[in-house]
Amino acid sequence: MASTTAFFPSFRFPVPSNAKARLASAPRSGTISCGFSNGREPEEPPGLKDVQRILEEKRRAELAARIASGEFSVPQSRLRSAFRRLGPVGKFLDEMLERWVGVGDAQRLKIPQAKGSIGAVGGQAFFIPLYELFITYGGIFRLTFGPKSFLIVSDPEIAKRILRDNAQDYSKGILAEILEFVMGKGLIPADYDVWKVRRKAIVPALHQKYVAKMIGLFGKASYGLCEKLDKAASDGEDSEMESLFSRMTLDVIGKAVFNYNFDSLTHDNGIIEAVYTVLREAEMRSTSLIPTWEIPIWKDISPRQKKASQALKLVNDTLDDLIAICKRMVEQEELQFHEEYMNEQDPSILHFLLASGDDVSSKQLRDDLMTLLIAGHETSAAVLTWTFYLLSKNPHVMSKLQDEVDSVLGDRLPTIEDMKKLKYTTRVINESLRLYPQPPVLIRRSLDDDILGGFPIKRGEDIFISVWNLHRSPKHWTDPDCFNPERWPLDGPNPNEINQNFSYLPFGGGQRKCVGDMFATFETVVATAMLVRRFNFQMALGAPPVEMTTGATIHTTEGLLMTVTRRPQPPIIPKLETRTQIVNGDETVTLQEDQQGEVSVAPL
Ligand code: HEM
Repeated sequence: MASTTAFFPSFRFPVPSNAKARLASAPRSGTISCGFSNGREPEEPPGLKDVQRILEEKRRAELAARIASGEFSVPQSRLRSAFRRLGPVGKFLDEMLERWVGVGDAQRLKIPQAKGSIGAVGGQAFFIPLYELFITYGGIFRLTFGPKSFLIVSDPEIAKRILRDNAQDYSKGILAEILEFVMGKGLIPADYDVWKVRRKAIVPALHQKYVAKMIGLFGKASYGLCEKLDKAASDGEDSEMESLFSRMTLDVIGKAVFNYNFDSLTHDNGIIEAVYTVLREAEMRSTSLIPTWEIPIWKDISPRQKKASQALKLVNDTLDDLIAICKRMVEQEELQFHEEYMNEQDPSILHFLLASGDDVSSKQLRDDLMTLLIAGHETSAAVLTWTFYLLSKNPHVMSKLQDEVDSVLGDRLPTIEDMKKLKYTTRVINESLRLYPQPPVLIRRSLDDDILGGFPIKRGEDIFISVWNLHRSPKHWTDPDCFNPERWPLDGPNPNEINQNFSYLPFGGGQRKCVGDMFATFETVVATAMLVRRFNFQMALGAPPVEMTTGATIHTTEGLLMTVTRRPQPPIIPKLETRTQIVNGDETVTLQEDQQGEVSVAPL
């Protein structure tokens, strides 16, 4: 494995420790509420904000003075200064010199530097100090600690250049090195040559008919969660929503990618534990300062390492078995392969890939499946976790959301047609993804020299594009920290990186953009709609404060403990007692039909 540098290192910076940014920087707790709250978290004392404002103003004034003093500028060469004094002729000579030696305006500037020393930040999510530094140093700055330096990018134009316009000159760098043990050459870490072939093979598998079919799967998985919550409500128990969302999305992605029913909402077994062990190991490696997993002897004696290796072996063996089973199914079936090919019994991505005759080694296929499993699991779980946190803090949004869901869905399971009608629900997800992007930073390494934001950068630079900063930049958003789904008009287009000009990157952008964006949007919309239709959600009394920590996605430090209560049922149109049990895979749901022929899920 190449580099041993942790990619989310801890660090301290020369900024006042509690100096929140001018426009209220991201708080350490996840509290994002704009005047509305269910009042279950202590407020800050009134004087504190003033102190922070004064400190912040002082810091900005000092910085302005340092910039004015030329601290961030490299002196021009004497020759070029002389040319500049010669008017138009000098300008011509200057340009000639520039072309000849390749020295542009850019190279006269030095990227602002933030120096830090490696040290613990007491559990603080690493992207929070990056926000403070962004407010101080701007859309691109160099963060140096010890021998290592990173470029931190928080500017939409620069992000656009790296992700889209000059994407071929950037690789996944440290991310690929750290994830290699689990994803191998899967789509996320893959270098350009492998990526190009695999992306072409995988993207067609997520065709419209497949995604429409998945809506049923999302509905059933969400229904499973409703059953769990209903039981907790009956028993008067609070529910830890983060782990429940994680289990629900694991069940979804297992079926969707390789037709495996983890059934983790109702069971705990070896394979589920193994998946979580592997995920945690990947996250630990991505946040660890010392890469103990690379030390030869330690690797063999450390109990954690041994456990991780065994877990990975179990997951890999299971994937190999699933690939073998699926191969046999494909050999026996008579379906002709075509663009929107889908096996109704097994609509999984694996089945599509094998039926397509994709000529790929089993190892590559396993890497792809593992990548899809990881990419599509924790991301969706994190989106749901933070959405429900935000909803609990913003009851006015919750009640508007519930009104929409009541009127569009009633008691039905959502269908693909409902996705267009659940407009406000979609805006809630869009806005949740703005405030809590998953992942909060995108990682790249330059493969060639380039100019970013007017600054020259060298080949081999490690770069963090802070989506967190982009999504909360006071330059681009009104009340950036405010949870306000109304900022996206219902009759407007779905916000994405193109129509927001790279200020909004919930699914990345350019050629490495997420392949599961539609899948994930529908999954989170369906789950949100089905849950708020049936329940109200409040932070539990005595719940631990909701603070952020990070691995690949933003987690809470101590879970999201909520009191979930049943909503009173709206008036029910008399039902014809036609009850049908439908079985899909291992899941059974009872449906009923009313006099208008509308099919709905039978009450829990
Ligand atoms: C709400 C949930 C999701 C979010 C927020 C999300 C976000 C992202 C982002 C930001 C990227 C770009 C990473 C980069 O440029 O470095 C990405 C890539 C990717 N995502 Fe997602 N994702 C989600 C769900 C899914 C799902 C459900 C799948 C699969 C079914 C998936 C599969 C992938 C893959 C394979 C890539 C790599 C694409 C490439 O490099 O060509 N994601 N995702």
